[in-house]
Amino acid sequence: MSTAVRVRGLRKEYPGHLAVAGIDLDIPDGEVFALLGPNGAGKTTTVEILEGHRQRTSGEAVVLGEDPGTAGRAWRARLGIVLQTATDAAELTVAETVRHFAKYYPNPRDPEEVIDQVGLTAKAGARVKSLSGGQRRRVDVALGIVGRPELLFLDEPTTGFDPEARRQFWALIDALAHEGTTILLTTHYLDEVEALADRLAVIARGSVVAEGTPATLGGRERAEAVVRWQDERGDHEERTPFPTKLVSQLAADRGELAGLTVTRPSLEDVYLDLIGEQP
Ligand SMILES: Nc1ncnc2c1ncn2[C@@H]1O[C@H](COP(=O)(O)OP(=O)(O)OP(=O)(O)O)[C@@H](O)[C@H]1O
Repeated sequence: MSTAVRVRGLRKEYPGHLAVAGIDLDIPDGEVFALLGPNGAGKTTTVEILEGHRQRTSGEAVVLGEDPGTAGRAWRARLGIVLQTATDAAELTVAETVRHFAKYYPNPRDPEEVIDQVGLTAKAGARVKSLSGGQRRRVDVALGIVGRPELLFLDEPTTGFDPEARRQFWALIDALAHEGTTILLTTHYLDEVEALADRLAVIARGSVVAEGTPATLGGRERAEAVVRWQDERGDHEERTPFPTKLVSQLAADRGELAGLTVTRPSLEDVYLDLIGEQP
């Protein structure tokens, strides 16, 4: 399998500020990869360098086989980009806007189908200007996917979405991933990462502080479990690295246990720990 994104020692210095402090990343073809980190961590800067929208100070970057700092129009047509800031709303309708963008690409998706996929069919005839913030964001997503990209960059794509729109968006990303689209996503929503990402990297102060799958980040799967149950004496809670053993002992001694739960740290617990450990 080839690598859609390969980054080594990536650095970006703004005057007086090191925004990206030497990042390594490998994203294989077809993977959904999430970048997570607090405000100002360097996610957008990193993504903009990979999109060819910003020059790096040093380091190596290869995106779909080319250096994003010098790659041309044919390369750009293979990318889909949903920026953090929304597209300027013109006088055009949703359908006109999506059809217009489709013409820039050699092998676009059907604009009507795309409008349907982002849940805007009922608004197809409305001017983009008249839409709500969340609906405009859906237009951004439509414009990001209409060119049938091999690699899709999504910078905080669901900010402003209502819960139903987020679920619909997740289903769309799943469908794109099934078709083989590689996706690089930045988000602040940990449930979004758990729902969508094959792997993620946590960035803090310009550096990758942890990388893994949502289930294993920061040794999450090996962390102590909390076993809770109830009996006639009240609620019980025990921490153990071996919950299976504890539960089978309890079951052998007492039979069925009321209110039994076994929990390990959530992705959010692990994430906050990683961020908190920053000097
Ligand atoms: N054009 C610029 N000139 C100077 N400093 C910048 C510029 N763009 C970003 N920065 C700084 O670089 C750092 C990283 O910013 P970046 O936008 O990459 O963070 P982020 O992780 O995407 O944050 P957020 O989650 O808030 O979007 C921040 O401290 C920011 O203030």
